[in-house]
Amino acid sequence: MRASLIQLAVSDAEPAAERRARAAALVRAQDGADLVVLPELWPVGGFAYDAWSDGAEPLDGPTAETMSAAARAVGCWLHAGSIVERDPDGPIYNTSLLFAPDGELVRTYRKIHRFGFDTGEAVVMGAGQEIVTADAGFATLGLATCYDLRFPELFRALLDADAELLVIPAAWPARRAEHWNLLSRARAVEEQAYVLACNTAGTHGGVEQAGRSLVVDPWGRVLAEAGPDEQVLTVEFDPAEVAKCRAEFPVHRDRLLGIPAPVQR
Ligand SMILES: NC(=O)CCC(=O)C(=O)O
Repeated sequence: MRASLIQLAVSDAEPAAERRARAAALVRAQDGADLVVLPELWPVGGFAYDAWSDGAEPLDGPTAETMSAAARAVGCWLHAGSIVERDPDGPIYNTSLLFAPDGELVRTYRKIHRFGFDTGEAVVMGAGQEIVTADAGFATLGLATCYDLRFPELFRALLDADAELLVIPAAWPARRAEHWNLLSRARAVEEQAYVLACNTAGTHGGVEQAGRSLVVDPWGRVLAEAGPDEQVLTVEFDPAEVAKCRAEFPVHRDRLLGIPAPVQR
């Protein structure tokens, strides 16, 4: 299968509508791709907190509309990254959108672990409560977003829900680029799954983004890695490698589902 990760540059200077049009053109250029992925909160900027309220949109808002049409035009699965979702009955959420090749919005994933400690997402956004997977035909996709990468228990839950391709849009800063690379590889090895980790480039909200999107195979090998700037990372791989890896090195069989209590000394 072929996947394209669109590592979009996100700056405060570019209006959301222009970036949306640019992102749609990039998606539409991915002819022949089975899966296209965009980064986290690219319409507004993952660190541009001041823009979130005005940039919030419903699940049938301008980003969903544009991306549905782009998925349909290419005939691919499109993980359109995430938007600031305006829920009329609740807080705002950091919500990922997954479109099927006919343009239908088939899954949404509200980010479970909110980044920022006492600021940003952690303060103003609601936390997702649901593990989300989708059978895309070529593989089962497991959805997670950026800071979620630091929480292995979420990925274990995705494994238990049969995920084979872990799709992770992000707005990950340059100053922690090594964590991004290491954790993406760790999650691939740990779950014996492909990791498709799509970051933003550029600088917004005063935070320089790392770029360095990557695709890792179930053995932990980096199949492709982007540089720091806007780039489309295209990679071909065989999803059947997940089952092969799990059969050849059946480490999950040795999981202790009830971890013994610590010994009191
Ligand atoms: N947008 C994010 O979730 C940023 C996460 C991050 O910077 C980190 O985990 O480090």
